[in-house]
Amino acid sequence: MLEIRELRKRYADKVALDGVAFAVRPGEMFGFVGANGAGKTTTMRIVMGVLRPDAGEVAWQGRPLGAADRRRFGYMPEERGLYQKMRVGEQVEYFGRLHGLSQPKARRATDELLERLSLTERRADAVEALSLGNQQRVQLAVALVHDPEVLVLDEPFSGLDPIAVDALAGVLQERCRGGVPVIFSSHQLELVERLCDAVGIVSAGRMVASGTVEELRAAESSTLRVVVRDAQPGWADGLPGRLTVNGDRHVLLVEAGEDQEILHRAIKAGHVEHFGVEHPTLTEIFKEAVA
Ligand SMILES: Nc1ncnc2c1ncn2[C@@H]1O[C@H](COP(=O)(O)OP(=O)(O)OP(=O)(O)O)[C@@H](O)[C@H]1O
Repeated sequence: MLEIRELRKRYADKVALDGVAFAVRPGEMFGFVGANGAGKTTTMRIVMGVLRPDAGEVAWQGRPLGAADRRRFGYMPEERGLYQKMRVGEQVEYFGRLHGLSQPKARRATDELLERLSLTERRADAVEALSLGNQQRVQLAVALVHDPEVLVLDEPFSGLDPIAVDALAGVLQERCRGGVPVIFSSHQLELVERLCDAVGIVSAGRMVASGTVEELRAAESSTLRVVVRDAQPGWADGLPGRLTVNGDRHVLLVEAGEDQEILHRAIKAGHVEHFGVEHPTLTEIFKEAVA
């Protein structure tokens, strides 16, 4: 398990982290979300040893994380870090060698990853000749080439087209299923909701929520949405919630709870087109948490 324990960090008099803490289990995909400047990159840099915290620590398998552990981690930094003039294949292999792979192993892992990320045909091209999305795929290959024990990815999906998002998501899910804890930051909350087992929301350097999407939802109230066509006027008088009339459709939104009474009234009033509980999306949970 990767544990981020009460991290604190200041840049001069600016408090960037004020007690950030969460844990990522083996085989768990953890989405790290927060507004611009909330502290995600700072946290990930501390995990990877690029920055030192003022207080707190990061532990892996119950022990404080050291340089040797970090060499077995895969990292996609926010500032990216590819050699622009180097060819794609050579570059991925080179990073594999840096992480201690033998030449044949680095070659094999590079071949597999380039194939998986649809980059085989670009193998001999210099990185600078690739589109940004393809450069990002190379960056992911570099993060994965040594078969890392843990993956730490700073906004790996930003700027990718939907096909590339799916390709990258598939590779990450595979690693995750193999027992690797994966942590990634993103502003694409629908994607985080779709992919992640757990989510942490950071706001101004503090964790304001963390847990599975289901747990975060359970802390919020759900909304019952009732749509009645050709309803008699006044049918919802005295009921809680908010009624809007849209042509011949009456739409009642109410905090879920007294559902049966409302259902009876709706059936008596007209033709019930829709009656269902709507759970808050991660975007709604996020807005509420950072408000
Ligand atoms: N090198 C630095 N010097 C001074 N302040 C910094 C530095 N790096 C980050 N900060 C500040 O620390 C806070 C946290 O920044 P950080 O980059 O960790 O946020 P983030 O959540 O990754 O943001 P984004 O979503 O915009 O990438 C911000 O207020 C930022 O301005």
